[in-house]
Amino acid sequence: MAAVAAAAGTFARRMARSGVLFPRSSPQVWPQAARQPPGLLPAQRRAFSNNKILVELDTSSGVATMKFKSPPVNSLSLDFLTEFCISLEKLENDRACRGLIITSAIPRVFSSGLDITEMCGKSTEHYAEFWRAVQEMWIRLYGSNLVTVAAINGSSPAGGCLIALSCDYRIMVENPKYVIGLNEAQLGIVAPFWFKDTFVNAVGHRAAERSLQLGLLHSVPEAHRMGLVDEVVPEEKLQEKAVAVMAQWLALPDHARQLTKSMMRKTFRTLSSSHPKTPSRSHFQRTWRC
Ligand SMILES: CCC/C=C/C(=O)SCCNC(=O)CCNC(=O)[C@H](O)C(C)(C)COP(=O)([O-])OP(=O)([O-])OC[C@H]1O[C@@H](n2cnc3c(N)ncnc32)[C@H](O)[C@@H]1OP(=O)([O-])[O-]
Repeated sequence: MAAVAAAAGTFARRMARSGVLFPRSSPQVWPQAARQPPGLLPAQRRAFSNNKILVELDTSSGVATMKFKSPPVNSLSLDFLTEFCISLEKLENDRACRGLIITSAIPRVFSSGLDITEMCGKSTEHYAEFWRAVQEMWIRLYGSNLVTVAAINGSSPAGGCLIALSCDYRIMVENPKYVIGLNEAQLGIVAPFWFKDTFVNAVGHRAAERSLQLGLLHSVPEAHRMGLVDEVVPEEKLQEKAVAVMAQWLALPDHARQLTKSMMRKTFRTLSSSHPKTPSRSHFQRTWRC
């Protein structure tokens, strides 16, 4: 847990540096319109936007939508990861929010995974900070109390796939050009064990072993067949489907669903207590030949 506290300290410093604005006019806790009798109030929307992520909360349904908007390919840079964690924490602390839909505002790409430029030609301290940010993103999302739905509207390799896998439900747009998977082995690197465990939890051991060893990026129908994504829809139906799935999950009492989720996601606790070592500078240099 000391490692988690250290990560929290680093996170606070990154937040301070990130320049993300918390509008003074916004209360810390948004109004609890979700508890109003349905139909009495018009739908209320609150939005906040950083440089790389846009968040909109519909306070009448309790559902937030997070859109990645970091061109060209929504790569997971340190700034992106920091904004992601800030946005998620803000929603977690908001009693009006019960569910989160994650999607992309960039055409054809959900997320290209970890930003390769963050792992090249930087200091050891930078690598450590970046790696902590990657772990923190996963710990927060995988362990989130919110219902999380990934609306995958583009390719989603490596770290992008991890984001989708960390959600409770994955819906992907049917498009022959889109791929998803943990392709680390193709890049000459090893997916960390918590990437692997999250993958195994979704698709089972045999499918994960083959896919990980070969570093496969799966087509959408293949990803659906193996259980990597739960549903496939045409692009124009994605939003509607995500909202419908969310409504189904939110129909349950929060406490029972949350406790069940936390019981199922034991790996989360394992990583929180063991906090695997940051890959060394030479590891990154060997991997990316920089
Ligand atoms: C350590 C262990 C765990 C590791 C986990 C990881 O996630 S490792 C990460 C594993 N990730 C992968 O293996 C994903 C590799 N990427 C892809 O497969 C494709 O880019 C795509 C399918 C995401 C989008 O295809 P598309 O045809 O729409 O786009 P495009 O291909 O033309 O690229 C446009 C621009 O984006 C740039 N750029 C791309 N990715 C990254 C990145 N991760 N970072 C930074 N930049 C990236 C690309 O260089 C190009 O820049 P340029 O030349 O314009 O200055």
